[in-house]
Amino acid sequence: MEKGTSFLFAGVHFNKKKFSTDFSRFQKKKENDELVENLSLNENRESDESEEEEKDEEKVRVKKRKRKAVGSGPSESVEGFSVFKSSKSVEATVKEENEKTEKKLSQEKKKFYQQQERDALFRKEHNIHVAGNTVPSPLTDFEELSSRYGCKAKLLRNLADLGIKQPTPIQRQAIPILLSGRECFACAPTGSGKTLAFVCPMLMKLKPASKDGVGAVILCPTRELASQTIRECKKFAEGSKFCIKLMTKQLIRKADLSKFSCDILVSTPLRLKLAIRKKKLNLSRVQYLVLDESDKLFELGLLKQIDCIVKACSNPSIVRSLFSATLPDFVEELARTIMHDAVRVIIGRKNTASENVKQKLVFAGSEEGKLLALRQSFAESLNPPVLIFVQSKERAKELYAELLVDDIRVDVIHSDLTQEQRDSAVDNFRAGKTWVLIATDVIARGMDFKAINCVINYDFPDSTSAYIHRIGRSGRAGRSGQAITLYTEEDIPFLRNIANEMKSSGSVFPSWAIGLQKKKWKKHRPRRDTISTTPRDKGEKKK
Ligand SMILES: Nc1ncnc2c1ncn2[C@@H]1O[C@H](COP(=O)(O)OP(=O)(O)OP(=O)(O)O)[C@@H](O)[C@H]1O
Repeated sequence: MEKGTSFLFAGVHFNKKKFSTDFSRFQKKKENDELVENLSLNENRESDESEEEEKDEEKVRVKKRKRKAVGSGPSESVEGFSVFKSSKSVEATVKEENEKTEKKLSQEKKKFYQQQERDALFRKEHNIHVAGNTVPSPLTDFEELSSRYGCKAKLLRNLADLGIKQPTPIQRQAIPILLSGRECFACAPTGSGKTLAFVCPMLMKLKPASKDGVGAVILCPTRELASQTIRECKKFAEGSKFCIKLMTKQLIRKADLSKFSCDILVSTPLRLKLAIRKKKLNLSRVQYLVLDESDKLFELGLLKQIDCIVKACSNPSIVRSLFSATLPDFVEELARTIMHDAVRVIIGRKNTASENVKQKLVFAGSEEGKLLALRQSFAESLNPPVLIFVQSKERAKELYAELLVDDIRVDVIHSDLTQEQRDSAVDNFRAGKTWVLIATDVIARGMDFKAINCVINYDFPDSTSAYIHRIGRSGRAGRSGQAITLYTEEDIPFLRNIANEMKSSGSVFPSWAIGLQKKKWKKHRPRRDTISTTPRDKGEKKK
Protein backbone atom coordinates (compact mmCIF):
# COMPACT_ATOMS: atom_id res chain seq x y z
CA MET A 1 0.00 0.00 0.00
CA GLU A 2 1.12 3.48 -0.84
CA LYS A 3 2.33 5.41 2.09
CA GLY A 4 0.38 8.41 3.17
CA THR A 5 -2.85 7.69 1.30
CA SER A 6 -5.97 8.65 3.19
CA PHE A 7 -8.20 6.34 5.08
CA LEU A 8 -10.63 6.29 2.22
CA PHE A 9 -8.22 4.18 0.32
CA ALA A 10 -7.00 2.02 3.19
CA GLY A 11 -6.39 -1.52 2.00
CA VAL A 12 -6.32 -0.51 -1.63
CA HIS A 13 -3.11 -0.57 -3.52
CA PHE A 14 -2.99 2.71 -5.39
CA ASN A 15 -0.92 2.29 -8.53
CA LYS A 16 0.20 5.83 -9.28
CA LYS A 17 1.60 4.94 -12.68
CA LYS A 18 -1.53 3.16 -13.84
CA PHE A 19 -3.79 5.94 -12.60
CA SER A 20 -1.38 8.76 -13.33
CA THR A 21 -3.96 10.82 -15.22
CA ASP A 22 -6.57 10.62 -12.53
CA PHE A 23 -3.95 11.05 -9.90
CA SER A 24 -2.70 14.22 -11.42
CA ARG A 25 -6.28 15.47 -11.69
CA PHE A 26 -6.44 15.15 -7.96
CA GLN A 27 -3.25 17.07 -7.76
CA LYS A 28 -4.84 19.93 -9.64
CA LYS A 29 -8.13 19.77 -7.83
CA LYS A 30 -6.41 20.42 -4.52
CA GLU A 31 -6.30 24.10 -5.35
CA ASN A 32 -10.02 24.26 -5.01
CA ASP A 33 -11.05 21.30 -2.99
CA GLU A 34 -10.51 20.55 0.65
CA LEU A 35 -10.75 16.82 0.30
CA VAL A 36 -8.24 16.71 -2.44
CA GLU A 37 -6.08 19.08 -0.45
CA ASN A 38 -6.00 16.62 2.40
CA LEU A 39 -5.25 13.82 0.03
CA SER A 40 -2.37 15.62 -1.44
CA LEU A 41 -1.01 16.66 1.93
CA ASN A 42 -0.82 13.06 3.09
CA GLU A 43 0.67 11.90 -0.09
CA ASN A 44 4.18 10.67 -0.43
CA ARG A 45 5.45 13.00 -3.02
CA GLU A 46 7.73 11.96 -5.79
CA SER A 47 10.64 14.07 -6.83
CA ASP A 48 9.93 17.79 -7.24
CA GLU A 49 10.97 17.77 -10.87
CA SER A 50 8.61 15.08 -12.07
CA GLU A 51 5.92 16.61 -9.87
CA GLU A 52 6.34 19.95 -11.59
CA GLU A 53 6.26 18.34 -15.05
CA GLU A 54 3.13 16.46 -14.16
CA LYS A 55 1.55 19.65 -12.84
CA ASP A 56 2.30 21.54 -16.01
CA GLU A 57 0.84 18.80 -18.16
CA GLU A 58 -2.16 18.62 -15.94
CA LYS A 59 -2.71 22.38 -16.08
CA VAL A 60 -3.02 22.12 -19.84
CA ARG A 61 -5.36 19.13 -19.55
CA VAL A 62 -7.59 20.85 -16.99
CA LYS A 63 -7.71 24.03 -19.04
CA LYS A 64 -8.84 21.95 -22.03
CA ARG A 65 -11.45 20.20 -19.96
CA LYS A 66 -12.75 23.48 -18.55
CA ARG A 67 -13.15 24.84 -22.05
CA LYS A 68 -14.97 21.67 -23.07
CA ALA A 69 -17.19 21.91 -20.02
CA VAL A 70 -18.03 25.55 -20.76
CA GLY A 71 -18.90 24.63 -24.31
CA SER A 72 -21.13 21.72 -23.44
CA GLY A 73 -23.19 23.31 -20.69
CA PRO A 74 -23.28 23.26 -16.88
CA SER A 75 -24.64 19.73 -16.49
CA GLU A 76 -21.49 18.33 -18.06
CA SER A 77 -18.78 19.52 -15.70
CA VAL A 78 -15.39 17.75 -15.81
CA GLU A 79 -16.16 14.08 -16.36
CA GLY A 80 -16.25 11.97 -13.29
CA PHE A 81 -15.64 14.80 -10.81
CA SER A 82 -18.95 16.57 -10.52
CA VAL A 83 -19.30 15.04 -7.06
CA PHE A 84 -16.47 17.17 -5.79
CA LYS A 85 -16.89 20.71 -4.59
CA SER A 86 -14.28 21.85 -7.14
CA SER A 87 -16.85 21.45 -9.93
CA LYS A 88 -18.62 24.48 -8.46
CA SER A 89 -16.02 26.84 -9.78
CA VAL A 90 -16.25 25.18 -13.18
CA GLU A 91 -20.00 25.43 -13.04
CA ALA A 92 -19.73 29.08 -12.10
CA THR A 93 -17.44 29.70 -15.05
CA VAL A 94 -19.77 27.76 -17.29
CA LYS A 95 -22.73 29.73 -16.03
CA GLU A 96 -20.90 32.96 -16.53
CA GLU A 97 -19.84 31.95 -20.02
CA ASN A 98 -23.35 30.84 -20.83
CA GLU A 99 -24.75 34.12 -19.67
CA LYS A 100 -22.22 35.93 -21.79
CA THR A 101 -23.07 33.80 -24.83
CA GLU A 102 -26.79 34.29 -24.27
CA LYS A 103 -26.31 38.03 -23.93
CA LYS A 104 -24.25 38.10 -27.09
CA LEU A 105 -26.81 36.01 -28.93
CA SER A 106 -29.68 38.18 -27.82
CA GLN A 107 -27.73 41.28 -28.84
CA GLU A 108 -27.06 39.73 -32.26
CA LYS A 109 -30.71 38.76 -32.56
CA LYS A 110 -31.72 42.28 -31.66
CA LYS A 111 -29.28 43.69 -34.19
CA PHE A 112 -30.61 41.29 -36.84
CA TYR A 113 -34.22 42.31 -36.22
CA GLN A 114 -33.29 45.98 -36.18
CA GLN A 115 -31.52 45.53 -39.54
CA GLN A 116 -34.55 43.70 -40.92
CA GLU A 117 -36.78 46.55 -39.81
CA ARG A 118 -34.47 49.11 -41.43
CA ASP A 119 -34.40 47.00 -44.63
CA ALA A 120 -38.18 46.77 -44.71
CA LEU A 121 -38.54 50.54 -44.35
CA PHE A 122 -35.88 51.15 -46.98
CA ARG A 123 -37.54 48.72 -49.39
CA LYS A 124 -40.89 50.39 -48.84
CA GLU A 125 -39.34 53.77 -49.59
CA HIS A 126 -37.93 52.44 -52.87
CA ASN A 127 -40.92 50.34 -53.86
CA ILE A 128 -38.95 47.10 -53.61
CA HIS A 129 -40.92 43.93 -52.89
CA VAL A 130 -39.09 40.73 -52.03
CA ALA A 131 -39.99 37.16 -51.22
CA GLY A 132 -37.58 34.43 -50.17
CA ASN A 133 -35.46 33.20 -47.28
CA THR A 134 -33.32 35.81 -45.50
CA VAL A 135 -32.96 38.27 -48.34
CA PRO A 136 -29.71 40.30 -48.22
CA SER A 137 -30.07 43.97 -47.29
CA PRO A 138 -30.51 46.40 -50.19
CA LEU A 139 -27.70 48.81 -51.07
CA THR A 140 -28.04 52.32 -49.74
CA ASP A 141 -25.45 53.55 -52.24
CA PHE A 142 -22.77 52.25 -54.60
CA GLU A 143 -20.03 52.82 -51.96
CA GLU A 144 -21.54 49.94 -50.02
CA LEU A 145 -20.29 47.68 -52.80
CA SER A 146 -16.80 48.41 -51.46
CA SER A 147 -17.54 48.30 -47.75
CA ARG A 148 -19.77 45.21 -47.87
CA TYR A 149 -18.39 43.28 -50.81
CA GLY A 150 -14.89 44.59 -51.46
CA CYS A 151 -15.67 46.08 -54.88
CA LYS A 152 -12.66 47.49 -56.69
CA ALA A 153 -12.49 51.28 -56.95
CA LYS A 154 -12.11 51.03 -60.75
CA LEU A 155 -15.65 49.72 -61.25
CA LEU A 156 -17.13 52.46 -59.06
CA ARG A 157 -15.14 55.07 -60.97
CA ASN A 158 -16.43 53.69 -64.28
CA LEU A 159 -20.01 53.95 -63.05
CA ALA A 160 -19.47 57.50 -61.85
CA ASP A 161 -17.90 58.41 -65.22
CA LEU A 162 -21.02 57.06 -66.94
CA GLY A 163 -23.18 59.35 -64.79
CA ILE A 164 -24.39 56.42 -62.71
CA LYS A 165 -24.32 57.89 -59.21
CA GLN A 166 -27.12 56.28 -57.24
CA PRO A 167 -28.35 52.70 -57.68
CA THR A 168 -31.85 52.26 -59.06
CA PRO A 169 -34.25 50.16 -56.93
CA ILE A 170 -33.62 46.97 -58.91
CA GLN A 171 -29.86 47.51 -58.58
CA ARG A 172 -30.15 48.17 -54.84
CA GLN A 173 -31.75 44.79 -54.27
CA ALA A 174 -30.65 42.45 -57.07
CA ILE A 175 -26.91 43.18 -56.80
CA PRO A 176 -26.56 42.06 -53.13
CA ILE A 177 -28.71 39.00 -53.85
CA LEU A 178 -26.50 37.85 -56.73
CA LEU A 179 -23.31 38.75 -54.85
CA SER A 180 -24.46 36.55 -51.98
CA GLY A 181 -24.69 33.64 -54.39
CA ARG A 182 -28.49 33.56 -54.32
CA GLU A 183 -30.55 32.95 -57.44
CA CYS A 184 -33.28 35.42 -58.30
CA PHE A 185 -36.08 36.31 -60.66
CA ALA A 186 -36.75 39.98 -60.99
CA CYS A 187 -39.42 42.17 -62.52
CA ALA A 188 -38.64 45.90 -62.81
CA PRO A 189 -39.96 48.62 -65.13
CA THR A 190 -38.50 49.28 -68.56
CA GLY A 191 -35.43 51.52 -68.52
CA SER A 192 -34.78 51.00 -64.80
CA GLY A 193 -31.21 49.67 -65.14
CA LYS A 194 -31.67 45.91 -65.03
CA THR A 195 -28.56 45.38 -67.21
CA LEU A 196 -26.20 46.83 -64.61
CA ALA A 197 -28.07 44.89 -61.91
CA PHE A 198 -26.93 41.57 -63.39
CA VAL A 199 -23.60 42.65 -64.93
CA CYS A 200 -22.18 44.32 -61.79
CA PRO A 201 -22.00 41.08 -59.72
CA MET A 202 -20.19 39.37 -62.61
CA LEU A 203 -17.60 42.12 -62.81
CA MET A 204 -17.07 41.87 -59.06
CA LYS A 205 -16.93 38.10 -58.70
CA LEU A 206 -15.28 36.82 -61.87
CA LYS A 207 -11.53 36.72 -62.29
CA PRO A 208 -10.61 38.83 -65.33
CA ALA A 209 -9.08 37.11 -68.36
CA SER A 210 -9.54 33.66 -66.88
CA LYS A 211 -8.60 30.84 -69.22
CA ASP A 212 -10.84 28.48 -67.32
CA GLY A 213 -13.76 28.21 -69.79
CA VAL A 214 -16.76 30.54 -69.84
CA GLY A 215 -17.39 32.50 -66.62
CA ALA A 216 -20.85 33.95 -67.26
CA VAL A 217 -23.57 33.67 -69.90
CA ILE A 218 -26.17 36.34 -70.69
CA LEU A 219 -29.00 35.25 -72.98
CA CYS A 220 -30.98 37.85 -74.92
CA PRO A 221 -33.91 37.21 -77.26
CA THR A 222 -32.55 39.28 -80.19
CA ARG A 223 -29.20 39.91 -81.82
CA GLU A 224 -29.71 43.68 -81.42
CA LEU A 225 -30.20 43.38 -77.68
CA ALA A 226 -27.22 41.03 -77.37
CA SER A 227 -24.99 43.60 -79.15
CA GLN A 228 -26.27 46.36 -76.90
CA THR A 229 -25.60 44.26 -73.79
CA ILE A 230 -22.01 43.66 -74.96
CA ARG A 231 -21.55 47.41 -75.39
CA GLU A 232 -22.92 48.11 -71.92
CA CYS A 233 -20.74 45.40 -70.30
CA LYS A 234 -17.65 46.84 -71.96
CA LYS A 235 -18.48 50.33 -70.73
CA PHE A 236 -18.90 49.11 -67.15
CA ALA A 237 -15.66 47.08 -67.40
CA GLU A 238 -13.64 49.83 -69.09
CA GLY A 239 -9.93 49.63 -68.22
CA SER A 240 -10.07 46.08 -66.88
CA LYS A 241 -8.90 42.85 -68.52
CA PHE A 242 -12.32 41.24 -68.77
CA CYS A 243 -12.87 39.27 -71.95
CA ILE A 244 -16.46 39.99 -73.05
CA LYS A 245 -17.66 38.21 -76.19
CA LEU A 246 -20.70 38.03 -78.43
CA MET A 247 -21.52 34.61 -79.86
CA THR A 248 -21.39 35.43 -83.56
CA LYS A 249 -21.76 33.44 -86.77
CA GLN A 250 -17.99 33.73 -87.31
CA LEU A 251 -17.30 32.23 -83.90
CA ILE A 252 -19.67 29.34 -84.61
CA ARG A 253 -17.87 28.68 -87.89
CA LYS A 254 -14.81 27.61 -85.87
CA ALA A 255 -14.40 23.87 -85.89
CA ASP A 256 -14.15 23.29 -82.18
CA LEU A 257 -15.22 25.46 -79.28
CA SER A 258 -14.46 22.93 -76.55
CA LYS A 259 -11.45 24.98 -75.38
CA PHE A 260 -13.18 28.36 -75.80
CA SER A 261 -12.68 30.73 -72.85
CA CYS A 262 -14.06 34.15 -72.01
CA ASP A 263 -15.33 35.92 -68.90
CA ILE A 264 -18.75 37.03 -70.12
CA LEU A 265 -20.46 35.50 -73.15
CA VAL A 266 -23.59 37.16 -74.57
CA SER A 267 -25.75 35.31 -77.06
CA THR A 268 -29.18 34.64 -78.47
CA PRO A 269 -30.50 31.17 -77.52
CA LEU A 270 -30.30 29.67 -81.01
CA ARG A 271 -26.66 30.63 -81.56
CA LEU A 272 -25.64 29.30 -78.18
CA LYS A 273 -27.50 26.06 -78.68
CA LEU A 274 -25.73 25.54 -82.02
CA ALA A 275 -22.38 26.23 -80.38
CA ILE A 276 -23.10 23.66 -77.66
CA ARG A 277 -24.53 20.96 -79.92
CA LYS A 278 -22.34 21.30 -83.01
CA LYS A 279 -19.13 22.88 -81.75
CA LYS A 280 -18.87 21.31 -78.31
CA LEU A 281 -18.87 24.62 -76.47
CA ASN A 282 -18.20 23.76 -72.83
CA LEU A 283 -20.34 25.65 -70.34
CA SER A 284 -19.66 23.48 -67.31
CA ARG A 285 -17.67 26.24 -65.55
CA VAL A 286 -20.31 28.98 -65.91
CA GLN A 287 -20.81 30.78 -62.59
CA TYR A 288 -23.57 33.18 -63.64
CA LEU A 289 -26.40 32.52 -66.08
CA VAL A 290 -28.79 35.39 -66.85
CA LEU A 291 -31.97 35.11 -68.89
CA ASP A 292 -32.70 38.70 -69.89
CA GLU A 293 -36.24 39.39 -71.12
CA SER A 294 -36.94 36.02 -69.58
CA ASP A 295 -40.63 35.88 -70.46
CA LYS A 296 -39.73 36.19 -74.15
CA LEU A 297 -37.11 33.46 -73.76
CA PHE A 298 -39.66 31.16 -72.15
CA GLU A 299 -42.05 31.47 -75.09
CA LEU A 300 -42.75 28.18 -76.82
CA GLY A 301 -40.41 28.64 -79.79
CA LEU A 302 -37.36 29.20 -77.59
CA LEU A 303 -38.09 26.85 -74.73
CA LYS A 304 -36.15 23.88 -76.14
CA GLN A 305 -33.08 26.01 -76.77
CA ILE A 306 -33.23 27.43 -73.26
CA ASP A 307 -33.57 23.95 -71.84
CA CYS A 308 -30.45 22.78 -73.71
CA ILE A 309 -28.44 25.80 -72.46
CA VAL A 310 -29.61 25.47 -68.84
CA LYS A 311 -28.56 21.81 -68.90
CA ALA A 312 -25.16 22.62 -70.42
CA CYS A 313 -24.47 25.11 -67.60
CA SER A 314 -23.89 22.23 -65.21
CA ASN A 315 -21.72 23.87 -62.53
CA PRO A 316 -23.46 22.91 -59.25
CA SER A 317 -22.73 26.30 -57.68
CA ILE A 318 -24.05 28.31 -60.63
CA VAL A 319 -26.15 31.40 -59.85
CA ARG A 320 -29.07 31.73 -62.27
CA SER A 321 -31.26 34.78 -62.63
CA LEU A 322 -34.21 35.97 -64.68
CA PHE A 323 -34.89 39.61 -65.49
CA SER A 324 -37.74 41.30 -67.32
CA ALA A 325 -40.19 44.19 -67.18
CA THR A 326 -42.98 41.64 -67.52
CA LEU A 327 -43.04 38.40 -65.59
CA PRO A 328 -46.14 36.29 -66.22
CA ASP A 329 -47.09 33.66 -63.65
CA PHE A 330 -46.19 30.76 -65.95
CA VAL A 331 -42.62 32.07 -66.20
CA GLU A 332 -42.35 32.26 -62.42
CA GLU A 333 -43.58 28.68 -62.18
CA LEU A 334 -41.09 27.48 -64.80
CA ALA A 335 -38.32 29.44 -63.12
CA ARG A 336 -39.00 27.75 -59.79
CA THR A 337 -38.49 24.35 -61.40
CA ILE A 338 -34.91 25.20 -62.40
CA MET A 339 -33.87 27.52 -59.57
CA HIS A 340 -32.72 26.81 -56.09
CA ASP A 341 -33.86 28.90 -53.09
CA ALA A 342 -34.47 31.85 -55.43
CA VAL A 343 -35.44 35.33 -54.26
CA ARG A 344 -38.33 37.05 -56.01
CA VAL A 345 -37.84 40.76 -56.53
CA ILE A 346 -40.58 43.02 -57.87
CA ILE A 347 -40.09 46.76 -58.27
CA GLY A 348 -43.30 48.72 -58.10
CA ARG A 349 -46.24 46.73 -59.40
CA LYS A 350 -45.60 43.61 -61.41
CA ASN A 351 -46.17 43.84 -65.17
CA THR A 352 -46.81 47.58 -65.21
CA ALA A 353 -45.75 50.20 -67.76
CA SER A 354 -43.15 52.78 -66.78
CA GLU A 355 -44.61 55.70 -64.84
CA ASN A 356 -42.27 58.04 -66.72
CA VAL A 357 -44.22 57.62 -69.95
CA LYS A 358 -47.26 59.80 -70.60
CA GLN A 359 -49.67 57.59 -72.52
CA LYS A 360 -52.39 58.57 -74.96
CA LEU A 361 -54.99 56.67 -77.01
CA VAL A 362 -56.10 58.18 -80.34
CA PHE A 363 -58.99 56.91 -82.46
CA ALA A 364 -57.93 57.04 -86.13
CA GLY A 365 -61.07 55.51 -87.72
CA SER A 366 -59.37 53.67 -90.57
CA GLU A 367 -55.93 52.80 -91.95
CA GLU A 368 -56.06 55.91 -94.09
CA GLY A 369 -57.00 57.91 -91.02
CA LYS A 370 -53.88 56.59 -89.23
CA LEU A 371 -51.56 57.86 -91.95
CA LEU A 372 -53.28 61.24 -91.98
CA ALA A 373 -53.07 61.50 -88.19
CA LEU A 374 -49.37 60.66 -88.30
CA ARG A 375 -48.61 63.18 -91.02
CA GLN A 376 -50.56 65.86 -89.22
CA SER A 377 -48.76 65.28 -85.95
CA PHE A 378 -45.40 65.42 -87.73
CA ALA A 379 -46.38 68.65 -89.46
CA GLU A 380 -47.48 70.22 -86.18
CA SER A 381 -44.81 69.03 -83.81
CA LEU A 382 -42.26 66.50 -84.89
CA ASN A 383 -40.04 66.25 -81.87
CA PRO A 384 -37.39 63.63 -82.71
CA PRO A 385 -36.31 61.00 -81.97
CA VAL A 386 -39.57 59.14 -82.65
CA LEU A 387 -39.98 55.37 -82.78
CA ILE A 388 -42.94 53.93 -84.71
CA PHE A 389 -44.12 50.36 -84.23
CA VAL A 390 -46.07 48.39 -86.81
CA GLN A 391 -47.27 44.78 -86.66
CA SER A 392 -45.33 43.22 -89.58
CA LYS A 393 -42.31 43.69 -91.80
CA GLU A 394 -44.60 44.22 -94.81
CA ARG A 395 -46.30 47.10 -93.07
CA ALA A 396 -42.92 48.48 -91.99
CA LYS A 397 -41.85 48.62 -95.64
CA GLU A 398 -45.14 50.25 -96.67
CA LEU A 399 -44.98 52.98 -94.06
CA TYR A 400 -41.32 53.60 -94.81
CA ALA A 401 -42.14 54.12 -98.50
CA GLU A 402 -44.85 56.62 -97.54
CA LEU A 403 -42.72 58.65 -95.13
CA LEU A 404 -39.71 58.73 -97.43
CA VAL A 405 -41.57 61.06 -99.76
CA ASP A 406 -42.33 63.41 -96.87
CA ASP A 407 -38.75 64.57 -96.58
CA ILE A 408 -38.40 63.21 -93.06
CA ARG A 409 -35.14 61.62 -91.96
CA VAL A 410 -36.66 58.19 -91.61
CA ASP A 411 -35.29 54.66 -91.51
CA VAL A 412 -36.72 51.20 -91.03
CA ILE A 413 -35.70 48.00 -89.23
CA HIS A 414 -37.22 44.55 -89.71
CA SER A 415 -36.17 40.93 -90.10
CA ASP A 416 -35.85 40.98 -93.92
CA LEU A 417 -32.81 43.25 -93.68
CA THR A 418 -29.25 41.93 -93.40
CA GLN A 419 -27.57 42.12 -90.02
CA GLU A 420 -25.38 44.98 -91.30
CA GLN A 421 -28.46 46.94 -92.44
CA ARG A 422 -30.12 46.35 -89.08
CA ASP A 423 -27.01 47.42 -87.18
CA SER A 424 -26.65 50.55 -89.28
CA ALA A 425 -30.36 51.45 -88.75
CA VAL A 426 -29.84 51.20 -84.97
CA ASP A 427 -26.52 53.10 -85.05
CA ASN A 428 -27.90 55.94 -87.20
CA PHE A 429 -30.91 56.33 -84.95
CA ARG A 430 -28.67 56.35 -81.88
CA ALA A 431 -26.40 58.92 -83.43
CA GLY A 432 -29.33 61.21 -84.29
CA LYS A 433 -28.76 60.83 -88.04
CA THR A 434 -32.30 59.53 -88.44
CA TRP A 435 -35.17 61.18 -86.63
CA VAL A 436 -37.85 58.59 -87.13
CA LEU A 437 -37.31 54.84 -86.97
CA ILE A 438 -40.04 52.48 -88.15
CA ALA A 439 -39.78 49.08 -86.52
CA THR A 440 -41.44 45.76 -85.91
CA ASP A 441 -41.42 44.20 -82.45
CA VAL A 442 -37.85 43.03 -83.16
CA ILE A 443 -36.57 46.08 -81.24
CA ALA A 444 -39.50 46.41 -78.84
CA ARG A 445 -37.61 44.78 -75.98
CA GLY A 446 -34.56 45.96 -74.13
CA MET A 447 -33.26 48.42 -76.71
CA ASP A 448 -31.94 51.53 -75.00
CA PHE A 449 -32.08 54.56 -77.27
CA LYS A 450 -31.27 57.64 -75.27
CA ALA A 451 -34.02 60.20 -74.90
CA ILE A 452 -36.67 58.91 -77.30
CA ASN A 453 -39.30 61.61 -77.12
CA CYS A 454 -42.20 59.65 -78.45
CA VAL A 455 -43.20 56.08 -79.23
CA ILE A 456 -46.05 55.73 -81.67
CA ASN A 457 -47.98 52.47 -81.80
CA TYR A 458 -49.08 52.90 -85.40
CA ASP A 459 -50.47 49.39 -85.22
CA PHE A 460 -52.10 48.33 -82.01
CA PRO A 461 -49.79 45.99 -80.02
CA ASP A 462 -50.68 42.31 -79.91
CA SER A 463 -50.49 41.84 -76.13
CA THR A 464 -50.18 43.75 -72.87
CA SER A 465 -46.52 42.82 -72.53
CA ALA A 466 -45.82 44.03 -76.10
CA TYR A 467 -47.46 47.35 -75.16
CA ILE A 468 -45.36 47.69 -71.98
CA HIS A 469 -42.09 46.90 -73.76
CA ARG A 470 -42.83 49.06 -76.83
CA ILE A 471 -43.69 52.22 -74.91
CA GLY A 472 -40.80 51.49 -72.54
CA ARG A 473 -38.34 52.55 -75.26
CA SER A 474 -39.24 56.04 -74.05
CA GLY A 475 -39.03 57.39 -70.50
CA ARG A 476 -35.80 55.60 -69.62
CA ALA A 477 -33.30 56.16 -66.80
CA GLY A 478 -35.60 58.60 -65.02
CA ARG A 479 -36.35 60.74 -68.10
CA SER A 480 -39.90 61.47 -69.16
CA GLY A 481 -41.39 60.32 -72.46
CA GLN A 482 -44.58 60.02 -74.41
CA ALA A 483 -46.49 57.18 -76.08
CA ILE A 484 -49.37 57.48 -78.56
CA THR A 485 -51.41 54.44 -79.52
CA LEU A 486 -53.57 54.73 -82.64
CA TYR A 487 -56.58 52.46 -82.84
CA THR A 488 -59.31 51.56 -85.28
CA GLU A 489 -62.62 49.71 -84.92
CA GLU A 490 -60.85 46.35 -85.04
CA ASP A 491 -58.80 47.20 -81.96
CA ILE A 492 -61.66 48.36 -79.75
CA PRO A 493 -62.26 44.94 -78.11
CA PHE A 494 -58.73 45.17 -76.66
CA LEU A 495 -58.81 48.81 -75.55
CA ARG A 496 -59.78 47.81 -72.03
CA ASN A 497 -56.37 46.20 -71.49
CA ILE A 498 -54.50 49.32 -72.59
CA ALA A 499 -56.76 51.57 -70.52
CA ASN A 500 -56.02 49.38 -67.48
CA GLU A 501 -52.28 49.70 -68.09
CA MET A 502 -52.65 53.47 -68.40
CA LYS A 503 -54.55 53.56 -65.15
CA SER A 504 -52.09 51.44 -63.16
CA SER A 505 -49.07 53.39 -64.38
CA GLY A 506 -50.64 56.74 -63.48
CA SER A 507 -51.55 58.07 -66.96
CA VAL A 508 -54.83 59.79 -67.77
CA PHE A 509 -57.04 57.01 -69.13
CA PRO A 510 -60.42 56.82 -70.90
CA SER A 511 -62.69 55.54 -68.14
CA TRP A 512 -65.29 54.30 -70.63
CA ALA A 513 -62.71 51.84 -71.97
CA ILE A 514 -62.30 50.29 -68.53
CA GLY A 515 -65.99 49.40 -68.67
CA LEU A 516 -65.63 47.46 -71.92
CA GLN A 517 -66.12 43.73 -71.90
CA LYS A 518 -63.12 41.73 -70.78
CA LYS A 519 -61.44 39.96 -73.69
CA LYS A 520 -58.48 37.63 -73.70
CA TRP A 521 -55.74 39.36 -75.59
CA LYS A 522 -53.22 37.26 -77.39
CA LYS A 523 -51.51 37.78 -80.72
CA HIS A 524 -53.99 40.36 -81.93
CA ARG A 525 -52.73 41.03 -85.47
CA PRO A 526 -55.75 41.63 -87.65
CA ARG A 527 -55.38 41.88 -91.42
CA ARG A 528 -55.21 45.58 -92.10
CA ASP A 529 -55.52 47.66 -95.25
CA THR A 530 -52.29 48.52 -97.03
CA ILE A 531 -50.61 51.67 -95.73
CA SER A 532 -51.12 54.06 -98.59
CA THR A 533 -52.73 57.38 -99.29
CA THR A 534 -53.29 56.37 -102.90
CA PRO A 535 -57.05 55.98 -103.34
CA ARG A 536 -58.13 52.44 -104.08
CA ASP A 537 -61.31 50.52 -104.89
CA LYS A 538 -63.32 49.19 -102.01
CA GLY A 539 -62.95 45.68 -103.49
CA GLU A 540 -59.19 46.06 -103.22
CA LYS A 541 -59.38 46.20 -99.43
CA LYS A 542 -57.95 43.48 -97.19
CA LYS A 543 -55.88 41.57 -99.72
N1 LIG B 1 -28.11 53.81 -61.52
C1 LIG B 1 -28.29 54.42 -62.69
N2 LIG B 1 -28.35 55.76 -62.77
C2 LIG B 1 -28.53 56.36 -63.96
N3 LIG B 1 -28.66 55.73 -65.13
C3 LIG B 1 -28.62 54.40 -65.11
C4 LIG B 1 -28.42 53.66 -63.90
N4 LIG B 1 -28.39 52.36 -64.20
C5 LIG B 1 -28.57 52.25 -65.51
N5 LIG B 1 -28.70 53.46 -66.08
C6 LIG B 1 -28.96 53.77 -67.50
O1 LIG B 1 -30.36 53.59 -67.72
C7 LIG B 1 -30.61 53.16 -69.04
C8 LIG B 1 -31.55 51.97 -69.03
O2 LIG B 1 -30.91 50.86 -68.48
P1 LIG B 1 -31.23 49.37 -68.98
O3 LIG B 1 -31.17 49.30 -70.47
O4 LIG B 1 -30.39 48.46 -68.21
O5 LIG B 1 -32.76 49.26 -68.54
P2 LIG B 1 -33.66 47.95 -68.43
O6 LIG B 1 -34.28 47.99 -67.10
O7 LIG B 1 -32.89 46.76 -68.81
O8 LIG B 1 -34.78 48.26 -69.53
P3 LIG B 1 -35.62 47.23 -70.45
O9 LIG B 1 -36.65 46.59 -69.59
O10 LIG B 1 -36.23 48.11 -71.47
O11 LIG B 1 -34.66 46.25 -71.00
C9 LIG B 1 -29.26 52.85 -69.65
O12 LIG B 1 -28.91 53.91 -70.51
C10 LIG B 1 -28.31 52.79 -68.47
O13 LIG B 1 -27.01 53.19 -68.79
